[in-house]
Amino acid sequence: MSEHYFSNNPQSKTSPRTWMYELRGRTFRFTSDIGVFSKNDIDFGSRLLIEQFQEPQINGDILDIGCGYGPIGLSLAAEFNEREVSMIDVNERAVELAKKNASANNVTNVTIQTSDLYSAIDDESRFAAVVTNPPIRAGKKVVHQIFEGAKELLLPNGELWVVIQKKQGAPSAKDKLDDLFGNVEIVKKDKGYFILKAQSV
Ligand SMILES: C[S@@+](CC[C@H](N)C(=O)[O-])C[C@H]1O[C@@H](n2cnc3c(N)ncnc32)[C@H](O)[C@@H]1O
Repeated sequence: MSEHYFSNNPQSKTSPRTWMYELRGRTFRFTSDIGVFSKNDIDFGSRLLIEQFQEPQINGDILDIGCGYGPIGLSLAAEFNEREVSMIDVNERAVELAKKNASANNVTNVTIQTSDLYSAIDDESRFAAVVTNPPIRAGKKVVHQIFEGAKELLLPNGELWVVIQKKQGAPSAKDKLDDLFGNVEIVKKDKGYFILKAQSV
Protein backbone atom coordinates (compact mmCIF):
# COMPACT_ATOMS: atom_id res chain seq x y z
CA MET A 1 0.00 0.00 0.00
CA SER A 2 1.33 3.41 -0.82
CA GLU A 3 1.98 5.64 2.14
CA HIS A 4 1.17 9.30 2.55
CA TYR A 5 3.57 11.63 4.31
CA PHE A 6 0.89 12.39 6.87
CA SER A 7 0.57 8.78 8.07
CA ASN A 8 0.47 8.70 11.84
CA ASN A 9 3.10 6.01 12.17
CA PRO A 10 4.97 5.39 8.93
CA GLN A 11 6.11 1.80 8.76
CA SER A 12 8.23 2.29 5.65
CA LYS A 13 11.89 1.45 5.88
CA THR A 14 14.20 4.21 6.93
CA SER A 15 16.76 5.99 4.78
CA PRO A 16 17.72 9.22 6.53
CA ARG A 17 19.35 12.04 4.63
CA THR A 18 21.19 14.97 6.22
CA TRP A 19 21.99 18.30 4.64
CA MET A 20 23.07 21.79 5.64
CA TYR A 21 20.93 24.80 4.82
CA GLU A 22 21.12 28.52 5.51
CA LEU A 23 17.91 30.15 6.76
CA ARG A 24 17.62 33.73 7.98
CA GLY A 25 21.40 34.00 8.17
CA ARG A 26 21.98 30.84 10.23
CA THR A 27 23.25 27.51 9.00
CA PHE A 28 21.14 24.51 10.02
CA ARG A 29 21.79 20.81 9.80
CA PHE A 30 18.61 18.93 8.98
CA THR A 31 17.88 15.23 8.75
CA SER A 32 14.74 13.97 7.04
CA ASP A 33 13.61 10.52 5.96
CA ILE A 34 11.24 8.38 3.94
CA GLY A 35 7.63 8.75 5.06
CA VAL A 36 8.08 12.44 5.90
CA PHE A 37 7.21 15.47 3.77
CA SER A 38 10.28 16.77 1.94
CA LYS A 39 12.78 14.03 2.61
CA ASN A 40 15.65 15.28 0.43
CA ASP A 41 15.74 19.04 0.78
CA ILE A 42 13.85 21.97 2.27
CA ASP A 43 10.58 22.62 0.46
CA PHE A 44 10.54 25.83 -1.61
CA GLY A 45 7.29 26.98 0.03
CA SER A 46 8.62 26.41 3.55
CA ARG A 47 11.77 28.36 2.68
CA LEU A 48 9.67 31.23 1.33
CA LEU A 49 7.52 31.30 4.47
CA ILE A 50 10.61 31.31 6.70
CA GLU A 51 12.18 34.14 4.69
CA GLN A 52 9.03 36.26 4.63
CA PHE A 53 7.94 35.79 8.26
CA GLN A 54 8.10 38.93 10.37
CA GLU A 55 8.31 38.87 14.13
CA PRO A 56 4.92 39.52 15.74
CA GLN A 57 4.41 42.97 17.24
CA ILE A 58 2.97 41.39 20.38
CA ASN A 59 4.62 39.24 23.04
CA GLY A 60 3.86 35.55 23.01
CA ASP A 61 4.75 32.15 21.71
CA ILE A 62 4.77 30.75 18.19
CA LEU A 63 3.08 27.55 16.97
CA ASP A 64 4.14 25.56 13.89
CA ILE A 65 1.35 23.14 12.94
CA GLY A 66 2.37 20.37 10.55
CA CYS A 67 6.00 20.92 11.54
CA GLY A 68 7.36 17.88 9.68
CA TYR A 69 11.09 17.41 10.37
CA GLY A 70 11.06 20.99 11.68
CA PRO A 71 12.53 23.60 9.33
CA ILE A 72 9.95 26.34 9.97
CA GLY A 73 9.62 26.07 13.74
CA LEU A 74 13.31 25.47 14.37
CA SER A 75 14.53 28.35 12.23
CA LEU A 76 12.07 30.76 13.87
CA ALA A 77 12.92 29.45 17.36
CA ALA A 78 16.63 30.00 16.71
CA GLU A 79 16.08 33.62 15.71
CA PHE A 80 13.32 34.59 18.16
CA ASN A 81 14.94 32.84 21.07
CA GLU A 82 13.10 34.77 23.76
CA ARG A 83 9.87 33.17 22.59
CA GLU A 84 8.81 29.54 23.02
CA VAL A 85 7.94 27.68 19.85
CA SER A 86 5.49 24.76 19.89
CA MET A 87 5.81 22.34 17.00
CA ILE A 88 3.19 19.68 16.30
CA ASP A 89 2.61 17.04 13.64
CA VAL A 90 0.43 13.96 13.31
CA ASN A 91 3.34 11.98 11.84
CA GLU A 92 5.38 10.37 14.63
CA ARG A 93 8.45 9.89 12.47
CA ALA A 94 8.39 13.59 11.58
CA VAL A 95 8.13 14.50 15.27
CA GLU A 96 11.12 12.29 16.15
CA LEU A 97 13.14 13.89 13.36
CA ALA A 98 12.13 17.40 14.49
CA LYS A 99 13.34 16.56 18.01
CA LYS A 100 16.68 15.27 16.66
CA ASN A 101 17.01 18.35 14.46
CA ALA A 102 16.34 20.60 17.47
CA SER A 103 19.22 18.91 19.33
CA ALA A 104 21.51 18.92 16.30
CA ASN A 105 21.04 22.69 15.98
CA ASN A 106 21.10 23.45 19.73
CA VAL A 107 17.59 24.88 19.63
CA THR A 108 16.13 24.50 23.12
CA ASN A 109 13.17 26.93 23.24
CA VAL A 110 10.87 24.40 21.54
CA THR A 111 8.23 21.85 22.56
CA ILE A 112 7.73 19.21 19.89
CA GLN A 113 4.75 16.86 20.09
CA THR A 114 2.70 14.37 18.12
CA SER A 115 -0.72 15.88 17.59
CA ASP A 116 -3.72 15.35 15.34
CA LEU A 117 -4.61 18.93 14.48
CA TYR A 118 -4.32 20.84 17.81
CA SER A 119 -5.14 17.92 20.13
CA ALA A 120 -1.82 18.21 22.03
CA ILE A 121 -2.21 21.94 22.68
CA ASP A 122 -3.74 22.99 26.04
CA ASP A 123 -7.09 24.72 25.76
CA GLU A 124 -5.70 27.75 27.60
CA SER A 125 -2.63 28.21 25.36
CA ARG A 126 -2.59 31.32 23.19
CA PHE A 127 -0.02 32.29 20.55
CA ALA A 128 1.31 35.47 19.00
CA ALA A 129 1.73 33.65 15.68
CA VAL A 130 0.71 30.37 14.10
CA VAL A 131 2.72 29.31 11.05
CA THR A 132 1.97 26.50 8.66
CA ASN A 133 2.83 24.86 5.40
CA PRO A 134 -0.46 22.96 5.49
CA PRO A 135 -0.97 19.33 4.42
CA ILE A 136 -2.75 19.83 1.11
CA ARG A 137 -2.77 16.09 0.48
CA ALA A 138 -4.72 15.54 3.70
CA GLY A 139 -7.64 17.38 2.05
CA LYS A 140 -9.37 20.73 2.21
CA LYS A 141 -11.33 19.81 5.33
CA VAL A 142 -8.12 19.31 7.34
CA VAL A 143 -6.59 22.50 5.93
CA HIS A 144 -9.70 24.46 6.93
CA GLN A 145 -9.65 22.86 10.40
CA ILE A 146 -6.07 24.08 10.73
CA PHE A 147 -7.17 27.63 9.86
CA GLU A 148 -10.20 27.51 12.19
CA GLY A 149 -8.18 26.12 15.08
CA ALA A 150 -5.49 28.75 14.59
CA LYS A 151 -8.07 31.50 14.95
CA GLU A 152 -9.14 30.08 18.32
CA LEU A 153 -5.54 29.83 19.55
CA LEU A 154 -4.29 33.29 18.57
CA LEU A 155 -3.94 36.17 20.99
CA PRO A 156 -5.66 39.43 20.01
CA ASN A 157 -3.60 40.86 17.12
CA GLY A 158 -1.89 37.50 16.68
CA GLU A 159 -1.15 36.38 13.14
CA LEU A 160 -1.63 33.22 11.09
CA TRP A 161 1.02 32.78 8.36
CA VAL A 162 0.34 30.26 5.61
CA VAL A 163 2.23 29.16 2.52
CA ILE A 164 0.20 27.59 -0.26
CA GLN A 165 0.61 27.12 -3.99
CA LYS A 166 -1.81 28.74 -6.39
CA LYS A 167 -2.43 25.40 -8.10
CA GLN A 168 -3.12 23.79 -4.72
CA GLY A 169 -5.84 26.27 -3.84
CA ALA A 170 -4.26 29.56 -2.73
CA PRO A 171 -7.23 31.64 -3.96
CA SER A 172 -9.76 29.52 -2.06
CA ALA A 173 -7.53 29.45 1.04
CA LYS A 174 -7.35 33.24 0.86
CA ASP A 175 -11.16 33.46 0.71
CA LYS A 176 -11.48 31.08 3.66
CA LEU A 177 -9.07 33.16 5.74
CA ASP A 178 -10.91 36.35 4.80
CA ASP A 179 -14.22 34.78 5.90
CA LEU A 180 -12.75 33.59 9.19
CA PHE A 181 -10.61 36.56 10.17
CA GLY A 182 -12.25 39.42 8.27
CA ASN A 183 -8.86 40.24 6.75
CA VAL A 184 -6.10 38.58 4.78
CA GLU A 185 -2.95 39.87 3.15
CA ILE A 186 -0.91 38.40 0.33
CA VAL A 187 2.55 39.04 1.76
CA LYS A 188 4.41 37.53 -1.21
CA LYS A 189 3.90 35.62 -4.43
CA ASP A 190 6.85 33.70 -5.85
CA LYS A 191 6.89 30.91 -8.46
CA GLY A 192 3.21 30.15 -7.86
CA TYR A 193 3.53 30.08 -4.06
CA PHE A 194 1.54 32.55 -1.97
CA ILE A 195 2.41 33.69 1.52
CA LEU A 196 -0.85 34.64 3.23
CA LYS A 197 -1.21 36.41 6.57
CA ALA A 198 -4.41 36.90 8.56
CA GLN A 199 -4.65 38.80 11.82
CA SER A 200 -6.84 37.98 14.78
CA VAL A 201 -8.83 40.96 16.08
C1 LIG B 1 3.34 20.27 3.69
S1 LIG B 1 3.92 19.36 5.05
C2 LIG B 1 4.99 20.55 5.84
C3 LIG B 1 6.04 19.91 6.71
C4 LIG B 1 7.09 20.85 7.30
N1 LIG B 1 6.46 21.98 7.98
C5 LIG B 1 8.04 21.37 6.23
O1 LIG B 1 8.09 22.58 6.04
O2 LIG B 1 8.77 20.56 5.64
C6 LIG B 1 2.50 19.27 6.10
C7 LIG B 1 2.64 18.50 7.40
O3 LIG B 1 1.36 18.43 8.04
C8 LIG B 1 1.28 17.20 8.73
N2 LIG B 1 -0.14 16.87 8.98
C9 LIG B 1 -1.02 16.24 8.16
N3 LIG B 1 -2.20 16.09 8.75
C10 LIG B 1 -2.07 16.61 10.00
C11 LIG B 1 -2.95 16.69 11.11
N4 LIG B 1 -4.20 16.23 11.06
N5 LIG B 1 -2.49 17.26 12.25
C12 LIG B 1 -1.21 17.72 12.33
N6 LIG B 1 -0.32 17.65 11.29
C13 LIG B 1 -0.75 17.10 10.15
C14 LIG B 1 2.00 16.22 7.82
O4 LIG B 1 2.44 15.09 8.54
C15 LIG B 1 3.15 17.09 7.28
O5 LIG B 1 4.31 16.93 8.05
